[in-house]
Amino acid sequence: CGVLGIALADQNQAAAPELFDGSLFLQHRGQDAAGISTCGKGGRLYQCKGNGMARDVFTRQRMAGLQGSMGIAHLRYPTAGSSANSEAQPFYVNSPYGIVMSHNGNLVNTHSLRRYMDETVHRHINTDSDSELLLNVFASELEKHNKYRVNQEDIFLALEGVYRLCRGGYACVALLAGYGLFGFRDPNGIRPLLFGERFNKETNTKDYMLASESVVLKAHGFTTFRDVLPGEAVIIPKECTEPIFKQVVQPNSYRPDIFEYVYFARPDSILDGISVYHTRLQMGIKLAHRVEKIVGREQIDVVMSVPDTARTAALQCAIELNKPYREGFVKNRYVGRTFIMPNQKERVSSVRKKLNAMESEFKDKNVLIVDDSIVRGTTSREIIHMAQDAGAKKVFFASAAPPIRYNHIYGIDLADTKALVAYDKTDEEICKELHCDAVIYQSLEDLVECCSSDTINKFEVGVFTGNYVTGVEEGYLKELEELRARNKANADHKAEVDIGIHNFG
Ligand SMILES: O=S(=O)(O)CCN1CCN(CCS(=O)(=O)O)CC1
Repeated sequence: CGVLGIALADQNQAAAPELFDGSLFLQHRGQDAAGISTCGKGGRLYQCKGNGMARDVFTRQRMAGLQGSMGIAHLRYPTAGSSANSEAQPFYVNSPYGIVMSHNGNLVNTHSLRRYMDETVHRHINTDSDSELLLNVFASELEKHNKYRVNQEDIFLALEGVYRLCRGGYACVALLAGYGLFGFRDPNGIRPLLFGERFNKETNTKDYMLASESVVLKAHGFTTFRDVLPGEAVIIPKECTEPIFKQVVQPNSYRPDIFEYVYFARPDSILDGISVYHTRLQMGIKLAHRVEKIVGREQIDVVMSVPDTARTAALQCAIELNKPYREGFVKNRYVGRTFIMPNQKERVSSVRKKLNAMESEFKDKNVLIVDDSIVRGTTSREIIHMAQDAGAKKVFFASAAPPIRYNHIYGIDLADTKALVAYDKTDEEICKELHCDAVIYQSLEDLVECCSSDTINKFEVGVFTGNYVTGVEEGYLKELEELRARNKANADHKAEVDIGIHNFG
């Protein structure tokens, strides 16, 4: 998911247009649903959210209704495959004070949190969304102070409660009606969150932005920006006076989810000081060394990428191997990402709708195909078949990421362990499963080295190792699989009308 928050110094200026533009820069982080909430005069909140792409949900007339100089946006990527309208974000609670929140990440102790909400706090959580849970934990912590009006100390204290109660990855932006915008990041820095300011010369004032990726800040002229640190929070009063940062809890570690660099984030983003693009160049170089060791350079005639995210690594891999790089696969840019297709059968057929192999580049050639990662293996196998149908003599398939053998549990919905092609299999068995002549994986130490900087050299790598930086609550993984199965069943025979408590725009 992608989160975004904006506070404009000129309170007569609407934040909605910039929230809309900014959400387009984060569309790649989730195409399942989109939402914007703004806060206008008298603390009135406005909201527009629903399933679909930002450009389809945020129609002109709906945008006109989103009043106010501060607001938040959210792009949703289903964590456990649910596409219910009612799980679109931001979420809203009226008590205390009126709060809306956008959350990127996932909580791994949802079972005990739900019980706590029900039995101790008596707050009704109406969806399967852990984001609704997170918001209500914050709200219940805030109302403990029972103040007529909140101040920043109350908000930071409430966040201490959130950090104490919630385990998992989370980067959040939220609005407190009539008060201001705030953001906070989990104590391990698993999901990204950046803060930026834009100076207005003529009025000598500053606007502020919180966003999941640096590309949004830069595109909107928020030049001075920095990462929100693990365990850190920032409050921006609605008048856009000086923002208040606080290290609410000591960081537990600084371990960004390495999957942001593998394919999730945009290449032109810089997250936690690390250029996504440069990590992918490094991945290509190190992958070339692995290919040389496992296949041998002389066996390869040409190197190709699976469009799009793997292109950077594939080109660098070709250069390192001193072999020609060819765009043998041509992508139809008008077919959405096959990878987030709701079910298996659609994913396979749509690969052939989305990609076409040019015979001239494959015929009688030994082809090395590079992709960013291998997850289920379904699209990879289709791609290998397309290369073989196009006349390739041999097909070697290289993954810029190591074998994925475990659930992703912090907000990128990869697949259940048993659906992962590498689960419980050796490289040779995977190669047989993919019907190619060799499969070459990046090593984990190489991947970590590609992403390391002088301040960060450890990452959340649970999908490769099964060890998650926050650990998981007993039964969580089972609950996640049941939730996915339930959502898949719903998706397959979608209920006539997906009715929940949400407004149809
Ligand atoms: O470009 S995107 O960022 O949308 C998806 C990039 N990347 C493509 C390759 N798949 C694995 C296919 S498979 O191994 O599961 O078949 C993971 C996601």
